Amino acid sequence: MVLQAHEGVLTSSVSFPRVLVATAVPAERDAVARALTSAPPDATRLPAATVHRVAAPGASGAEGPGSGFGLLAAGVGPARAAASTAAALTAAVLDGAPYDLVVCAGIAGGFLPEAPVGSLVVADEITVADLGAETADGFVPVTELGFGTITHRPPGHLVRTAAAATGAATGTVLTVSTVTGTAARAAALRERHPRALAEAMEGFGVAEAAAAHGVPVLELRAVSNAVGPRDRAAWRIGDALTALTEGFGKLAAALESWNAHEPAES
Ligand SMILES: O=C(O)c1cccc(C(=O)CC[C@H]2O[C@@H](n3cnc4c(=O)[nH]cnc43)[C@H](O)[C@@H]2O)c1
Repeated sequence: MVLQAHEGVLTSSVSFPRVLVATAVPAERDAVARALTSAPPDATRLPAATVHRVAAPGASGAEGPGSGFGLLAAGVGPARAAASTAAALTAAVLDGAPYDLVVCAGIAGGFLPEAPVGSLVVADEITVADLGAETADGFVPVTELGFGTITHRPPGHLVRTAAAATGAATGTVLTVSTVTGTAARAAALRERHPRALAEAMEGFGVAEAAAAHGVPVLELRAVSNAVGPRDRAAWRIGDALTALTEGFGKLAAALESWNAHEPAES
């Protein structure tokens, strides 16, 4: 809440951060939109990305250009998601209304028993699980080959705020280019990443784009299936999208009190 004196009258206004929400597919984007508005969002077509704009709940319209949420169906997989997210971030900068935060949101596979179907996970680490080299001694991440990055860490205060608001578990969310389909692969991932709670396919790409722009990132996932043996009949995509809508509504409310321009502890 910001108090302003205008012609001798003290008024209050709320200033909202500008948040870009990157999902993989339109169904996830629409699940996020349902948390924010019942009106159809305004679509802005950009080169390489279409952003749907939604005012923050409770906004008066006087918050300035680009405030509230930009919703982006960024595509499936880390490369497409990075390209679309980078395009949306660049367009906002050129428009003079850069984003304050990027949230990667969507459904995910959950590692049992910590992340059951229907539960929410907020990433305190966003780690790409398959960027590296296969050697005779097993998988070696690019960082051990001497280049690149495999992990992005969202700011701790935002992770705590998001988890407290949504009731999500916090831990590592892995980004994979191949969905896990066997118990052996699930076990190998957990052995290499003991803090992993979920796997999905976009977080690391979205985080790379955010990092290139110096913008903090969060990842919120709703679990639609267990990581393990492939069993399409067991997917609960509808339940996960409902959980995503509920969780995102709570996250949006919590972000209203976040001042993006105030220094915060990590
Ligand atoms: O064909 C399959 O066996 C299969 C199993 C799980 C998910 C898929 C997808 O194509 C969905 C990819 C889409 O959804 C996210 N997602 C959801 N569950 C998982 C998962 O267990 N592992 C990785 N990604 C998952 C992902 O972020 C994509 O956007 C197919």
